[in-house]
Amino acid sequence: MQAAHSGKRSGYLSWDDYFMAVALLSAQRSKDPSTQVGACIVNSQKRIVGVGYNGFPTGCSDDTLPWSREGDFIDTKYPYVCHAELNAVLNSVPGNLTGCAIYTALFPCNECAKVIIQAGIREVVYLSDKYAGTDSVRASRHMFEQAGVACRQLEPANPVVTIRLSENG
Ligand SMILES: O=c1ccn([C@H]2C[C@H](O)[C@@H](COP(=O)(O)O)O2)c(=O)[nH]1
Ligand SMILES: [Zn+2]
Repeated sequence: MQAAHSGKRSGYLSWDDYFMAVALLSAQRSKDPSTQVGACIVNSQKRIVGVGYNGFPTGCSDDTLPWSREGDFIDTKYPYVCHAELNAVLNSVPGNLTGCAIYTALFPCNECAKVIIQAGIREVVYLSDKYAGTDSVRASRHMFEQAGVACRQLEPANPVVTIRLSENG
């Protein structure tokens, strides 16, 4: 077979890397000092239909609610923060998420797993699995398995994606 010589640019992003990069770019909006998570929902036509990152609910101040991990539950971020996957579902364009894939920086917790399954999302593509082995992630995996939601860890073709916002510097 003849090699293609169309002059097409090489080094362009694969679909997987592109959607994960969108998730990671969204994560840059997170105010969480320890773990920034972004998520990007994609339909079967490869169209992005929702993005989100972890943050406090609308109207709840990033400057007054706590960002700490330790202490009394009420004084930590955990009761307040909306997870990236939940936000991506809630932010999605009105319609049907059935059959969509979600790209997420972190393997979803059990609460997000429920949201993903109930939304009809059929595939989870994740990068970090840093909470593997916790009860939360074990429960997620259990639910995904039962519900037939496919999970795969992305092996990026491009380990670094550079975005330059200024022509200078
Ligand atoms: O499925 C998930 C799980 C966690 N998050 C968010 C919630 C928190 O803001 C951080 C986790 O903070 P740690 O300090 O690492 O405990 O990640 C999420 O968005 N989605
Ligand atoms: Zn979660």
